[in-house]
Amino acid sequence: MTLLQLEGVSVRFGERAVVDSVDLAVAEHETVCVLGPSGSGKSTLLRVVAGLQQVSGGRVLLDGADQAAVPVHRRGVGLMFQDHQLFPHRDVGANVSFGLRMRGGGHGPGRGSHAGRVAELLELVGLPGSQGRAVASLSGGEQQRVALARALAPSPRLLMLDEPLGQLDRGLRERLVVELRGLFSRLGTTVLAVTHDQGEAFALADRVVVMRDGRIAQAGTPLEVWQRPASEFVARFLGFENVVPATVAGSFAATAWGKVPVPAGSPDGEQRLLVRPAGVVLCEAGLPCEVVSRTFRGTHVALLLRPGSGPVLEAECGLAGAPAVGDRVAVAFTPAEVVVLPPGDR
Ligand SMILES: Nc1ncnc2c1ncn2[C@@H]1O[C@H](COP(=O)(O)OP(=O)(O)OP(=O)(O)O)[C@@H](O)[C@H]1O
Repeated sequence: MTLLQLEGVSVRFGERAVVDSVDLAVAEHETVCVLGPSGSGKSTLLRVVAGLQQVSGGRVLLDGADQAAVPVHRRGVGLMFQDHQLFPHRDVGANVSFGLRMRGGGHGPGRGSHAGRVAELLELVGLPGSQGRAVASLSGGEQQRVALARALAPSPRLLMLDEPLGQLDRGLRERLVVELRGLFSRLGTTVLAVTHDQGEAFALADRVVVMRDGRIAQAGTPLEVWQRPASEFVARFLGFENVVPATVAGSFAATAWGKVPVPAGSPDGEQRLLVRPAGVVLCEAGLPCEVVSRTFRGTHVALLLRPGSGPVLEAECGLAGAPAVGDRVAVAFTPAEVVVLPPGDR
């Protein structure tokens, strides 16, 4: 069932549409991550759903009810921002129970059951027994957990996260993302998150929405978006650099790298071609290249290759037998890793 529905939502500041006719539905128990470069309108979209930002057009529906006249504290949504805004002079317990008092309607439970619920929430976020600790004594990751406990405290029907792990170092972020995903699936929380970090979005989301200049450039499961970026913009945003103009005819495309096989059923004519690095394969006879750089990536080696013609190519190869910088190699292309992108949509 759909919990959140945006219908043609626009936000204009002066002449500029920062959010431009966005349609988006989030199902109950679903985690949707909105992803996009800085300034693409992600935070504004969240603020609209929370009721912190007026729309210039369109509607926001929660459980089918138009939220136009519903104030922030009656929407039943939880918010957690990048700078988690904990009260620095209160202890952990007081910060979390503040979240409980935020529960709409004024019929919150009394102090006794507050203490029980605070303990339960701290257990949930992996900080059991930390009620009495000073916020200032916590690490960044621990503070993030307290902020999460506070946001979860009123059992919001929709939890919204704005760059939830933005401040933390990569290792911690990767661990917390896995924890969050587990937590949300256990609790059945519906989540709308925004991030500019694609790794975070892909790890956390059931569905990702890529934004560009206030519009949705692509929406789909992480796998769909990763495998079939809908445009050159999305492909480059995901970090894919092997994109060239191409003339497709049948099962091959003519490119600056020579003939590249394309998936069956690709449209003929002038296109742009993405070759994922996994589809650039070292072989005996093929496009001659020089190895410009070689980076160890744990599971594979990432190579940057300068071909005799055309732009540099990113390739992946196994750890064993990876060529050295300066080596001359030859590459062929695997059609399964080639994506024909619509022309002209950068
Ligand atoms: N109150 C405002 N008045 C005028 N312009 C605004 C206002 N709020 C946001 N903007 C502009 O709207 C654009 C979108 O901002 P928004 O914060 O939604 O982007 P974002 O995708 O979340 O970016 P970031 O990843 O940097 O947070 C930006 O160019 C911003 O400067």
